[in-house]
Amino acid sequence: MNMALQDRQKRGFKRFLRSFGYACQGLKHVIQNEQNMQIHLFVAAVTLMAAWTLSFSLTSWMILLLVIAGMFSMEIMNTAVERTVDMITDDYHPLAKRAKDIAAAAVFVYCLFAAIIGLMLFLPPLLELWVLL
Ligand SMILES: Nc1ncnc2c1ncn2[C@@H]1O[C@H](COP(=O)(O)OP(=O)(O)OP(=O)(O)O)[C@@H](O)[C@H]1O
Repeated sequence: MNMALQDRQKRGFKRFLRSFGYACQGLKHVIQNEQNMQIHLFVAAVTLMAAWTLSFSLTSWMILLLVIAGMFSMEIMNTAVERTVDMITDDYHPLAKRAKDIAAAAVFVYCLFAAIIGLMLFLPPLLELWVLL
């Protein structure tokens, strides 16, 4: 029996730790290889610093963190779809294109709404600051 199948039959904390390790490997791969993920990381860092400077309320922090986490998860799942399609075919295939484009569309839709929520979160405190200056 191969290692992966043996692993699947194990239970308990050790298995949990191993799964955590695999998830970290996946995360490392996406961060190192996907330019979009690096852009998301940069935007997230800037937004978090801005939220800190503007003294966001607890509710605003929770919404912001949820949106950022969703954005990262979307990009990670998109990469998983891309890699799966690449494994199935190296050649041009209309269905491969369809699958990748639809996965990319999921990220795009999320990004669009994340930007709207971002404006709703940041505009009021920014306007308040502007009035005070
Ligand atoms: N095997 C394939 N067959 C048909 N179309 C493909 C295939 N692989 C990618 N495409 C399409 O080519 C276009 C450009 O894809 P591109 O190679 O730039 O990115 P990707 O493979 O989707 O992602 P990444 O560059 O992050 O690996 C997209 O519309 C994608 O759907």
